[in-house]
Amino acid sequence: MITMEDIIREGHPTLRKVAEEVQFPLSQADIDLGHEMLEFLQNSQDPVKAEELHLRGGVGLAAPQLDISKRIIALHVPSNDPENPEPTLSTVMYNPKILSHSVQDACLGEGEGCLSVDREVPGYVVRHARITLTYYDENGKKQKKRLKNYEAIVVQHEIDHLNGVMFYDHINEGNPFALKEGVLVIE
Ligand SMILES: CNC(=O)c1cccc(C)c1Nc1nc(N2CCN(c3ccccc3Cl)CC2)nc(N2CSC[C@H]2C(=O)NC)n1
Ligand code: NI
Repeated sequence: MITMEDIIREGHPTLRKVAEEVQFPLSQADIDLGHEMLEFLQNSQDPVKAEELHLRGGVGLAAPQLDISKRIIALHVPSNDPENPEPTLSTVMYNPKILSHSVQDACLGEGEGCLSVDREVPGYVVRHARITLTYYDENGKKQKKRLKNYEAIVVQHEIDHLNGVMFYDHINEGNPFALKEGVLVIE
């Protein structure tokens, strides 16, 4: 089971590498890894398990954060609608690729955090507001998804990890809270 000890922190060279595409059919190891990554996110969001296992909460995780330089990401985004508790996005993506994106940009109003960064880095992380991406699921089936708002932000953050990019690379040095006209601030 993945815990915080398995997550490498900024400064570790693997976080700055471009990860390798996975080959199909997937090895059982790559399928199991995907399940473990998803299980970590679910555990990290469970108050009892997170406390017991000392997990930081996360909604996304990328294989390079486990020192595995492969193009695998896991997402487990809870719904914020108490009526409908089903997570809005819960999946493992192999070789995810952004096909197209909106002209409009967006950022999280509270900035971004990362399980590999043990410090607060204030500032807006400006990303695409909407993306169209493809990825392969664990059965090797090509999937296509259009995402917006929080889900789009999270997937872009995790795909960045596959390209050796950290969220703070996007923060404006001069003015971390600089915002151009038309950028959607997601609260
Ligand atoms: C500096 N200010 C901030 O961090 C920040 C500050 C306030 C609000 C937000 C919204 C912020 N930003 C931010 N908050 C999150 N979480 C909120 C808490 N949550 C969570 C925690 C515990 C249980 C269940 C859950 Cl659901 C887990 C997810 N996650 C991300 N990111 C950036 S994209 C990938 C994603 C990620 O999983 N990071 C580890 N950013
Ligand atoms: Ni991260």
